[in-house]
Amino acid sequence: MNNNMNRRSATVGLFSGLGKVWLGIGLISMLINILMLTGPVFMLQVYDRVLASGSVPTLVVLGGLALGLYAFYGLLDGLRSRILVRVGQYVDAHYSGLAYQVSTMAPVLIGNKAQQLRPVQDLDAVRQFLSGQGPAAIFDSPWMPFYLIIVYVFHPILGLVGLVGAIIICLLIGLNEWLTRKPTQEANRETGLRGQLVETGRQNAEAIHAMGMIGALRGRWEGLNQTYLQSQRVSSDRGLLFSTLTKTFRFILQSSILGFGAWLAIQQEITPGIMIAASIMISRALSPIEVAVGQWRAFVGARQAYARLKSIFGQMSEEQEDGMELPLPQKALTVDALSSGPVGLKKPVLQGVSFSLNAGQGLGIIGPSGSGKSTLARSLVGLLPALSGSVRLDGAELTQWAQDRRGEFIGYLPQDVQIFDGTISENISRFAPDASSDSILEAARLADLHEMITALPDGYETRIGSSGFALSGGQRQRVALARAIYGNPFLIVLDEPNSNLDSQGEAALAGAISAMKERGSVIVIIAHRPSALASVDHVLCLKEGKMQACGPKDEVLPKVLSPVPNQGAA
Ligand SMILES: Nc1ncnc2c1ncn2[C@@H]1O[C@H](COP(=O)(O)OP(=O)(O)OP(=O)(O)O)[C@@H](O)[C@H]1O
Repeated sequence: MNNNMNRRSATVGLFSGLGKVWLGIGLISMLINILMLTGPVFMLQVYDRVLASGSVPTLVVLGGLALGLYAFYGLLDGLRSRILVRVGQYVDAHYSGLAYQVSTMAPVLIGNKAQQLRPVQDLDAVRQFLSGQGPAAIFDSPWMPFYLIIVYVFHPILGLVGLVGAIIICLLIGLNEWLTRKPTQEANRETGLRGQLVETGRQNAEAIHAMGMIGALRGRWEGLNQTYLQSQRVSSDRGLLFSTLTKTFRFILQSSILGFGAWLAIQQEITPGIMIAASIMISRALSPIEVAVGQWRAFVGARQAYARLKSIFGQMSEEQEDGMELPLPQKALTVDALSSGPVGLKKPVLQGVSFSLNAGQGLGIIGPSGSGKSTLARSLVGLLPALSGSVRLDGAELTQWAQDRRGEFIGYLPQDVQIFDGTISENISRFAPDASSDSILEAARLADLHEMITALPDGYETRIGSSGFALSGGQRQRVALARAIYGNPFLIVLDEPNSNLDSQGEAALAGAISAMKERGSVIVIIAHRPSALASVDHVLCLKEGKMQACGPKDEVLPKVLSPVPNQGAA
């Protein structure tokens, strides 16, 4: 339920619902900026009143007053920082689950474009920016005119000098933004590519070391890192240049105000107190801008991260509309003129596929490599959206069920079997917190795994995956089969479930399929080897994403296998 809620609000924006908090921070910033007048007013009074009158009691009273106001300022400044840190934490806590979900789902939904996306890191960037000095400076910057007006009231010439200074500093900021945006974007893209190379290196460690690929990959890494460092350097150099320029200019401006002030004081147009107060005020007006320039790279990075998050959250929520509490399907799978494939391709991989299966029926999908078999499998289980046509269970499109509920009636064994870091029972029960031992045992028995598991020292509690016991390829495939049939799902899609199985494993697979059919499941098997088709009644042959033939197995297999030997399931 939370996920659905998150999805809905994500389309509005990461910060939606925080309006009152921003208002609160705005009010605190107003008080902070008014309290910042303490310094200039104190100096004004000291120069023009205390020094002129020589009254120590006045100095003591003024000093006490200033002390109290500064303490109040410190309190508010600390409070504002704490609130901003909590806003960052709130946004992170609220969206980290969704960011994780998106980073897991994006490769399936948007294919290669997902390589550039790092939603979890993007969320970190937004949180870190909110916890830094940047946001406070952003809230303080609009107060610049307030200080300039006061300085103008002191004397128009001082106000004009301040205004010219402020305009120059704003121009510097604009230039900074213009020159930093692109290298920051590039540095981010290269961070993604570096992460990807590390990840693929880990996943293919055996192939890399066995075939001596490390030298070539290291060279590739160093090249990538070089480009990354180059973008980082350009971005940092420009950021630092502007930081120094702004700081230096602020000093010049402050001294200019003092210079003009002294000249006006000599002309007896203003008092020395006003001269000092105006200088402090200009310094105060421009200091948030100076902080903003220093933080600009972080700001640009966070802003780009925010834009990426907003776009991908929106895209994902369009793909996954919230579902209804429909009853679980029991009768039929109907695929009607289905065209689908990863989002963003010029042409759908799969075009105009239609078939239907009733409860208890099994369909084998065959076809040459790249013909779209796995794409069809992914579309059937709702991983890829139907670009046109439909996939229906008992007459309702898959998207009508909430995504979290689909697992109750879908079992899927992907071509590339992934086992999670966890115990065997957790892997079989899909990490369901309330999984019953009976259903785990039932799935393991159906996949003929029970004896193998009980022979392990910790049995079903044996930890497997990246930090645990290493299963063989065939064992992994059978654990994944047990996971697919766990909970007796209505629709079971197995993508080359026998690629790593020996004859005993194949017999177990055939037994599991027959048992699941008897229980009323609809089974779809993608197969290269005819042995996996033993327990299906229908066959669909795909070629270049289109249906070449579909119908009862005994009719279709002779037709598609005889004229073109060595193709598809042959
Ligand atoms: N994310 C993606 N981005 C771009 N093209 C893709 C993507 N996924 C699949 N394709 C393309 O779609 C076509 C069908 O791929 P699919 O994996 O469905 O084939 P297949 O029939 O399962 O092949 P195999 O038997 O070798 O597993 C291929 O040409 C592939 O290049």
